[in-house]
This record gives sequence, structure tokens and C-alpha cells, in this order.
Amino acid sequence: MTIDFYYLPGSAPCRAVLMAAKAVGVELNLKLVDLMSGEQLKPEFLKINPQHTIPTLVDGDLSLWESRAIIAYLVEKYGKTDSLYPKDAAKRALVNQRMYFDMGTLYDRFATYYYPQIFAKAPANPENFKKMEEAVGFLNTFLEGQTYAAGDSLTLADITLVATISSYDLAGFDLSKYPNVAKWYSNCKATVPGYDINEAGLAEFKKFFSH
Ligand SMILES: N[C@@H](CCC(=O)N[C@@H](CS)C(=O)NCC(=O)O)C(=O)O
Repeated sequence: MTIDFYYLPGSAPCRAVLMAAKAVGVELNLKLVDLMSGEQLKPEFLKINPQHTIPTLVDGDLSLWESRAIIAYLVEKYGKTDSLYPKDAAKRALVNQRMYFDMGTLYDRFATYYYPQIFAKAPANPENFKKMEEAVGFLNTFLEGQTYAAGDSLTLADITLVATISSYDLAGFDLSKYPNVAKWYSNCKATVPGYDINEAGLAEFKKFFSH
């Protein structure tokens, strides 16, 4: 059965899903949604996702959005093993914590600082920059003595976090001040399946930073 995936290559949460699908080995039927022309607000798309966000996945009767919910579903439904999203309660709890941190803190603070500048030509707010620095500092602490973001092997936490951290990097945020993050990021670039897809998406995302 075809799994439809509504996305844009540059979007960080879409990049996370594309990498996770690659890691799971599941094929997605890619459907571009042009946010710039407001395609997500068309009635056809609102029927699929009334919240009008991408990424959105349609698998049979299931219509699902929120990238971290999507990647958890892909592993649960199609993963040959549970290594990316362990069934063990404590291990899974740690993956979930990192994914919630990514959504509610790390990515949120990136968006709060950069998006008004990119999309509304607003001046930079130094207070919001400090919040971003604090968030990357938290990640640096979580990664102390760790090769991976949660546990001893690659999980969905690494995939979603690297989609975000690569956006920080692209925006010119200096990651070298956070040695654990820098080391982990470099390891992710070499080990996350489909990282080349993330790179290609970043090239699209870059256009917003060059205007
Ligand atoms: N927390 C969501 C964020 C989704 C999101 O905000 N997507 C943006 C693009 S990166 C979007 O679709 N914006 C269009 C809109 O909200 O109308 C996720 O991780 O999937």
C-alpha cells in the first residue's frame, strides 16, 4: 500500500521524517506542498490535516501529523527491530524526553529567534538569542560522555535532534562553543541513514537565510 507524505524538503520536521523513513527502510510517496503559495490552506489539504502543517503522512485510513509522532509510528509499524525506538520503558522514556525537548525547547527557540527575522523582517531579539544558547547548552549537557542522544545506539532522538541542530548550523549559530554537541553532530552526519537527504533539504532551507 502507498504511504503518502506531504512535505517540503527544506522544512526541519519534514527532513526528520525523511531520514527516519530511510532508517526504517520504508518508501514514501512524496507529495510537495508549497507553503509559499498557501497550498496547505486549500480545502483538499485541510481535509487531510485541519491544522494545515507539514509533515503529514497518510497511510491507509490513518492521517498523521507532528513529525515525532510520525517517526514513532513508522518504527512501530514498519521497523524490523525496535532499536530506533526501544520497547523497553526506560529506554523509550529517554528517547521521548529528547524528542519532546527537541520540539518544545530546541526547535521552538530556533523558530522564535529566527522566523520573525526571516518571515517578518523583524529585528533580532538578543533575549531570544540567549534562550537559544541556553537550549543548545542543555543538549551539550545531555550529551556529556555520550555518543548518541539517548542510550547507547542511534535512535529517533538523534534523527529529530540532528534535523534541528543542522538548521542552527545553517543559520550560522556557532556550535563550536558546545563541544559535545559538535562531536555528536559530526558523528550523526556520518552515521544517520539518509543524512544526504537532510543536506539536500538544508540547501533549500538556505534560500530563506540569503534574502
Ligand atoms: N511540531 C510540528 C511543526 C510543523 C510545522 O510547523 N510545520 C510548518 C513548516 S516547517 C508548517 O507546516 N507551516 C505551515 C502552516 O502552519 O500553515 C512538527 O514537528 O511536525
